[in-house]
Formats: sequence, structure tokens, C-alpha cells
Amino acid sequence: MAEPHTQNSHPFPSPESDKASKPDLLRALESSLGSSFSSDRICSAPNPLIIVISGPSGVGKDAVIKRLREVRENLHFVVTATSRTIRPGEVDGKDYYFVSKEEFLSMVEKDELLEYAVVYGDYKGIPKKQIRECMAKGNDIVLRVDIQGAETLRKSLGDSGVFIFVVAESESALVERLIDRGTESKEELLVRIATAREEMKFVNKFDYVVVNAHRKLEDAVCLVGSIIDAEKAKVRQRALLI
Ligand SMILES: Nc1ncnc2c1ncn2[C@@H]1O[C@H](COP(=O)(O)OP(=O)(O)OP(=O)(O)O)[C@@H](O)[C@H]1O
Repeated sequence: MAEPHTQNSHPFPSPESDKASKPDLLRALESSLGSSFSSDRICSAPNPLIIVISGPSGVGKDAVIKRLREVRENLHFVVTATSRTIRPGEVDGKDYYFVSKEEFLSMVEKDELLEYAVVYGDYKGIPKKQIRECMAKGNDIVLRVDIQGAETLRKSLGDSGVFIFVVAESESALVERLIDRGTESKEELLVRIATAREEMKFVNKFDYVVVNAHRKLEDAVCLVGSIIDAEKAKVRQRALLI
């Protein structure tokens, strides 16, 4: 018959004993397991993400990104170069790099852009340098592109990028938003609305869709944040292609 354990013969310190016994308990556990406990990270740090935010004109891409900038740390927002004229409240170098058409074309010639497109008569493109520098530091980056830009990026990035399609809750909400912004003429509005109808067909090429409903900007921003968090927690991380 097995000997009953007595206090002295038990290999582990009593759980009731004072706090000083925790190291003793750890050592006893290690000794019983025959190996010491490692302090190494159980999971390696997640890969930096390239988050591509796109959607038809007027859905609120800039508004979402502006707010995301305020509420989330450790995101690098790539500043797009554009040949369009600066809007009231926009800051050169922060919202966009505002350049002339000639300057833009010179960047294209020197192969300095990851992607570029003509959007409503103006050029928009993403400087490669910023992306490389950022990824090298392990930072996540956010790119804001129009639908044609997203298509080009999908071809070059494949599944290594996280593609988010922003929409308004309805077509009428989108039109009202564009009218309220007051930055387009009636003719320009017609082009944007017709284009938006076509662009909606591209939603299936994206990984996520985020509805930016009227006066619900916070909800949309929160959802984008959750997407980023979920991507960071993925077991199978997206590969880095850049
Ligand atoms: N959730 C929202 N509720 C009401 N108005 C909004 C909301 N989100 C954005 N807006 C407003 O809608 C207008 C269009 O938004 P924004 O300029 O961000 O769109 P965009 O998708 O970046 O457009 P573009 O592609 O033409 O630059 C702006 O006046 C903005 O303040």
C-alpha cells in the first residue's frame, strides 16, 4: 500500500504558504517536468500589413482615414501624390502631395510610383519610397486609392494586401453627400454618380466591405480598426511582397 504523503515528503510547496513560495513552486514544477519555462514569445510578431482603402467617390474614404489617423496608433498613412487642386482645409504633405501635372509625369518617368491613375482628369499615385521605408521598420501602412488604383494594386500585391471597400448605405445617401461637399459642378457630379454605379460592381474583388452610413462615421472607423486587429491575429499571416 502506498505511503500517505506527509508535508515533508511532498515535492511541491503548500499552496497556502506565503508569497515567497511562488519561485519555489515554479522551480518544483520545472524540476518535475524536467525542463525550465521559457520566456520567449509564443507567437512571432505579426507581419506588417498593407491596408488598401478604396470605394466610389464621395463614400467618405478621406473622412474615414482622417478619423482613423486620430484614433489609431502605429499606422502609417501613405500620402498620395495628386495633380488636383487643393480643397479648403487640406494640407499639402499631410492630406496629399499636391504637385503639378508636369511634376507628376516626371515621377512616372522615373518609376517612383507603386501605382498611379488618372482620376476625373487628375493624376493620383503612390510614392514607392514611403512604402519601402515603412515596411522595413515593421509598420502597417494604409493606402487610399480609387477603384482603378485598387485593381492595379491587387495585381501587384495579390493577397498580401488587405483590401477594404467603403460604401455609403445607399445611392441617395452618396449623392446627397457629394452635393453637400460642394466641390463638384453638376456635370462633374453626373460623371461621379455614373462611375460610382459601375464601381459598385467591383466590391467582390475586395476582402472586406465597410458601410459608412450617414453620421455613423465612428462605426465605420471602428469596423476598419476591428478588421486590422483581426488581420493581426490571423494564424496564417499575409505574405509580404514588397
Ligand atoms: N458618415 C458620414 N456621414 C455624413 N457625411 C459624411 C460621412 N462620411 C463622410 N462624409 C462627408 O461626405 C463627403 C465626402 O466624403 P470624402 O471627401 O471623405 O469622400 P471620398 O470617398 O474621399 O471622396 P473622393 O473620392 O471624391 O475624394 C465629405 O463632405 C464628408 O465630410
